[in-house]
Amino acid sequence: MATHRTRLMAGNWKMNKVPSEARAFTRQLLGRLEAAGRPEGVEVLLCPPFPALTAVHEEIVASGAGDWVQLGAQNLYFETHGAFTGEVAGPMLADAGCRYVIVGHSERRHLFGESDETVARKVKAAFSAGLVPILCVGETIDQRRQGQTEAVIRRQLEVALEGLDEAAVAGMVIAYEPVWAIGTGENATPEEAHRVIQQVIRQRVRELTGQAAAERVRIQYGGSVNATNIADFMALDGIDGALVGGASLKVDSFTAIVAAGRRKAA
Ligand SMILES: O=C[C@H](O)COP(=O)(O)O
Repeated sequence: MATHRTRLMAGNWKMNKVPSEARAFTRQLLGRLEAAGRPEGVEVLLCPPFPALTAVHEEIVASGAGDWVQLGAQNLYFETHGAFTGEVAGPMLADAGCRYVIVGHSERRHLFGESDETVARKVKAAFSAGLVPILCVGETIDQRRQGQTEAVIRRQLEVALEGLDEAAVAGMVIAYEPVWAIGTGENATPEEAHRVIQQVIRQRVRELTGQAAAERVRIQYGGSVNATNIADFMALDGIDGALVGGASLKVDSFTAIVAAGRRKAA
């Protein structure tokens, strides 16, 4: 039986596009998406860098696609305000128009030293601000070679989901992003991504939070997704969208990726 989870096709722009570029890009992208029409069962998410959030939000609001194209941020701090120079709080993001926030991306974990515990605090901060966290999990190449993929992901989930109730977990998004597949051009095979998503991540959510949350939580794949390989991932019912880096920076490739997210009728 086909699932009814809305697929989330998300573009993580990382540290790319100044605000003026972001505005022009969003206008062009939204024009293309609107012309093509909303694919069945798909929601789109744009995650620009902080300085471009307002410009992208204004373009989304001005377009006719504001009901299915959302704004997200790439990170947040877990405190709400105060003397934390350089940090950005959840309520600031919500006020800027964000609905989602990426938490625990591997670049945050590995380049900026975010621990599982920090990620867990950020997940809770996102919920407190009314944002939907997109929790990123995934193994490094060394962990994969040592057969630790499952243990690493189980631990990341255990820490990040601790203390969250069923409704919270059901409403969040998890992104499976094998670190070795990010920005490398070497994607996980769709079958392997599907296996980890269904048998490791969804199973761990089931153990930690229960069957209802496991059925409802949306789990994306991320890592060298492009306009060519996206169809193979989306052919697998358990993969609820994609978290896309490089290929989300071009109108043509991201438009094709969004279209590929369409849920086929049961
Ligand atoms: O957040 C996105 C992921 O890190 C994937 O990036 P990529 O599509 O450039 O491999």
